[in-house]
Amino acid sequence: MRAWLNDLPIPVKLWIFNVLTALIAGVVSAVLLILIVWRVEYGEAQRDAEIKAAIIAENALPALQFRDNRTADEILAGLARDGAVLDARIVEANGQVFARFTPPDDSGQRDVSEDTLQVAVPMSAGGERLATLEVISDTTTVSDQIVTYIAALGLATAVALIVGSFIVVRLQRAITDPLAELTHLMGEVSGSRDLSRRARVPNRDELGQLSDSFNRMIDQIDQRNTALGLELAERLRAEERLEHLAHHDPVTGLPNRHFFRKRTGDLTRGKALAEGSMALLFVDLDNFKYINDTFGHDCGDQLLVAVAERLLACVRAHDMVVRFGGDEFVVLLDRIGDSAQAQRLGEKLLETIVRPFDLADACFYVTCSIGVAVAPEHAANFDELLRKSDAAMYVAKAAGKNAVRLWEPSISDESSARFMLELDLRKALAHGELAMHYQPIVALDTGRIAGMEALMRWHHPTRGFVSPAEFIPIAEDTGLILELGEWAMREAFSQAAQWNARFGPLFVAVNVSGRQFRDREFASKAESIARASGLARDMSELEVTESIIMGHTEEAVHLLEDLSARGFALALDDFGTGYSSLSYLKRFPLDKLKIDRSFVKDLPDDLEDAAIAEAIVGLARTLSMRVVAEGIETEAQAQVLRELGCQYGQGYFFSKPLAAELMAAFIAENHGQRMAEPGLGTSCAASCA
Ligand SMILES: Nc1nc2c(ncn2[C@@H]2O[C@@H]3COP(=O)(O)O[C@H]4[C@@H](O)[C@H](n5cnc6c(=O)[nH]c(N)nc65)O[C@@H]4COP(=O)(O)O[C@H]3[C@H]2O)c(=O)[nH]1
Repeated sequence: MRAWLNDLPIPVKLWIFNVLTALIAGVVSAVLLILIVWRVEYGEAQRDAEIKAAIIAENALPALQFRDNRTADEILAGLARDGAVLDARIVEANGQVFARFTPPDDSGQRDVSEDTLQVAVPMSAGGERLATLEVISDTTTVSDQIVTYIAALGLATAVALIVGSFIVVRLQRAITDPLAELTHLMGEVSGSRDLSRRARVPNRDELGQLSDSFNRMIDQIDQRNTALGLELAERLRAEERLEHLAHHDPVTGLPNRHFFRKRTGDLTRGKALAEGSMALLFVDLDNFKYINDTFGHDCGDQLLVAVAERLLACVRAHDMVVRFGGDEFVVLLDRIGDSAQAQRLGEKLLETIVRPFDLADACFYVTCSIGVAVAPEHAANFDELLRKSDAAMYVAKAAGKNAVRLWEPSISDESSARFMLELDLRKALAHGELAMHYQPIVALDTGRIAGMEALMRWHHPTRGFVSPAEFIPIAEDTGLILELGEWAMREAFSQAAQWNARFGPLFVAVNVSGRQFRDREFASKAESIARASGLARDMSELEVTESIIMGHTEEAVHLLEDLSARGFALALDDFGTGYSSLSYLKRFPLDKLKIDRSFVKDLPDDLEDAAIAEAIVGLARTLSMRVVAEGIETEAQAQVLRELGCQYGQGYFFSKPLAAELMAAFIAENHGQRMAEPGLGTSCAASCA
């Protein structure tokens, strides 16, 4: 019932409630009214009958006393005037009827319980009850009257209900119409999502409040939606920015390595590589690092932007130019004819890059090395294509830079090995695969250890020992040498500081690569590392090669002076091998010259080498420099160099480079002891790299 009611529309529900209420009220009032009328009518009929019976009884009493039946009957017959009396009799105490009246048309057979009223009045004289007057009256008129009442009330109730329903239906529209409007509006708003719609209910009652609340709610949703829309748009913009940043290089605006990976992934899925020919050109600027370090990053950035513009100008719209790393660009050419065409484009790129760049009021010349690989001719997938173009680029660079090289099978092994080595080297420091070893430098006149050269060692997890001659050039090409060089200084200076504290003064010489030398911050970095190590500055030495300083004379003089002013001793390594102009030498604030081992190797027999060694020692003496002879492997070499006046010797004759613990043992054993015989050095050499 309840569920049925719940499902009905509100107007119908209200109508039912109202009608029911009115009906119940009508019925209850009618019943009450009828009951009251019934009681009143019957009460009156009863009283009437009793009064009449009492009068008759009083009048008939003398007739009873005188036993005058006729008079008693006459008196009773007077009741005939009252049409309602059905029977009247005087019944004596012994039960005998003394007198009786029955209307002439009544059979007297009527059941007294059916619409009749019975009254009994005692007839007494002198305190003695002589008889009882019994009167039975017809109450049909009372019943009829009540039926009439009921009918009238029923009619009145029905009319009231009809009229009431009509009025109620009209009145309840004041409630149901606004409700229906609100419901309809809500349906429309939620259906069409048109938040401009508003409810217009003028009522000031709860419906008016409901309508206001609804409008406020829509306002809030509208505002929230607007705010959400703005936020969403902002978030989308931020996401787009992030997406752009994640996939583009902020300096040149070109797609970056991630974008390249994503794009090539898409192309692979789209089978672009399998279905058409593509070429990948790996472009690496040759001398960009120098420009960046010397003229600053702003200038470097401008150059990269200009290079990017030139590269873009050379390719078609559907080709892709990517900034792959610091000075590396990758050009992906779609639907390229053949490898010759790809190579021609490589040459075009090279020509465009080598044209001078006018930047920051200066003219810059940049060259680049370009490796070209073509798919499907050279590679089955993009990784391979990238690897091979990179390998070709390495070969172009190794062959003297400023060249385009198309990949060919002969390139693969050597260059990809180098490429793998580069990847491994990037992780070597973090993985603890690098260590510093130390080779003693001995005072030739006393044979006492005076110091040591720090040499980097890489123990590769699978290849084993990798020579610095192999990995240092890679570190230089990739710029990794900056990190490795700082680490080397940190290690060597702090290790030497400990040995100085334990064994007394011992200098340590650390190699500085050309790449580090071009770093403008190098002097201050070196100083802070030396200071942090606690090593006395006159015990910290830096070794540079001829080629480094001769290439950039002015800057070199400036940097060497700066380093010297900061207290570093400076040694010129591999002296005699380069294109040294001896006249330049005096311009550099050098403390030591290291005679290259190529001049020591054939001593004492090669007179020419002996003459060169003597000249170097003499030159050094003139310039107040000390001389270290490298590569001494025999006592005879040590002897002749000692005689030539060379102060220090370094070489396998004394010791091979040693790991720190062995070096400590070497110093402990050697310190203060003359080293005429190759004893400890040889024994240590066996256990060292
Ligand atoms: N045949 C022979 N060789 C001897 C003898 N005595 C020493 N040597 C080797 O000669 C090289 C001397 O180092 P370098 O000229 O500075 O030449 C070094 C240096 O230019 C570079 N290098 C090594 N460690 C570092 C470093 O930490 N930083 C930089 N930038 N370069 C380093 O790698 C080069 C090669 O280093 P190593 O292989 O350690 O080779 C070392 C050393 O082991 C000898 O009696 N006979």
